[in-house]
Amino acid sequence: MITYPVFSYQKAKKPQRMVNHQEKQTPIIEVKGLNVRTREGEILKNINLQIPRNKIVVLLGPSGCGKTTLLKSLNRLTDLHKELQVSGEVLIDGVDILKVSRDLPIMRQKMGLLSQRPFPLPVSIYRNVAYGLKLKGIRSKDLIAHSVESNLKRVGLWDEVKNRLNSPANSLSIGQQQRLCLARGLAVKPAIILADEPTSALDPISTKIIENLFKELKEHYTIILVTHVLRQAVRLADHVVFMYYGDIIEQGHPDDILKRPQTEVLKKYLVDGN
Ligand SMILES: Nc1ncnc2c1ncn2[C@@H]1O[C@H](COP(=O)(O)OP(=O)(O)OP(=O)(O)O)[C@@H](O)[C@H]1O
Repeated sequence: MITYPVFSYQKAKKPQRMVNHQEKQTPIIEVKGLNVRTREGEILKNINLQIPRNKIVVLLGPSGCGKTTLLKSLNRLTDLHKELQVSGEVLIDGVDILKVSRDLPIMRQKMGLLSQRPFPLPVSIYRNVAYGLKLKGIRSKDLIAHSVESNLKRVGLWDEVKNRLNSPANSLSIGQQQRLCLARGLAVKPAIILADEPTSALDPISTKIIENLFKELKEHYTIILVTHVLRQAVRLADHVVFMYYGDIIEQGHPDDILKRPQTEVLKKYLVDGN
């Protein structure tokens, strides 16, 4: 479980690139021979994975199999854990994030992170969404106001909060806070959303809202979702990756992975869960 504040905002100077037709065919993320280990042993073992654009890719697997570690490796949150040794390649749009230094903030800005519990900043609803824009150096009050409104609308929160934009963000319900965090991330225009069990703290109605949002958002974003809820995987996944003890055991279309599993471990997982 990731417990860091959602979405890492960093100053970035370069504008977002337009994606041309050829780029749309190439995976947005390619993981090659990724190993993550501690002194005690391996957490991820020679992970090879291609993540297509504008799809929802679901990481499934029993507790402790390395899903969160894989997610953290994609935007180098693993740097925060000095005990982790990471090797291999994680190519984001062809650039190996494990090798960049000066451009790391720019690379990270391509990825928004939505964690299990919402972590709104201890400021108003408005300032939560405006925060990343200000960090990016945007000063125009009109631009910021427009972005706050459009991103709150995008996550279906505008009507619920438009009359209380200056209220503290933590006065919102947990489900609303999670949507606020999503709006805050979207405001800085990521290409990829990394979501680590983003509905596990939510009630069924808020869960449905987030799931429906993901279905809409994939038109513009690539979403990598960790979930323990098989029915959520069935509802959302375009591609399922099943992990077990740091390995990818099976991956593919949900109809194949979830309905016609090939390995005994996946068959058992689908019956027993963890
Ligand atoms: N910083 C760390 N130091 C040592 N061990 C770690 C570290 N981070 C993760 N691990 C270990 O790596 C393994 C995989 O952890 P990870 O959180 O990636 O699993 P997960 O599949 O996301 O689990 P869950 O579904 O329970 O959240 C676990 O055994 C965990 O204890």
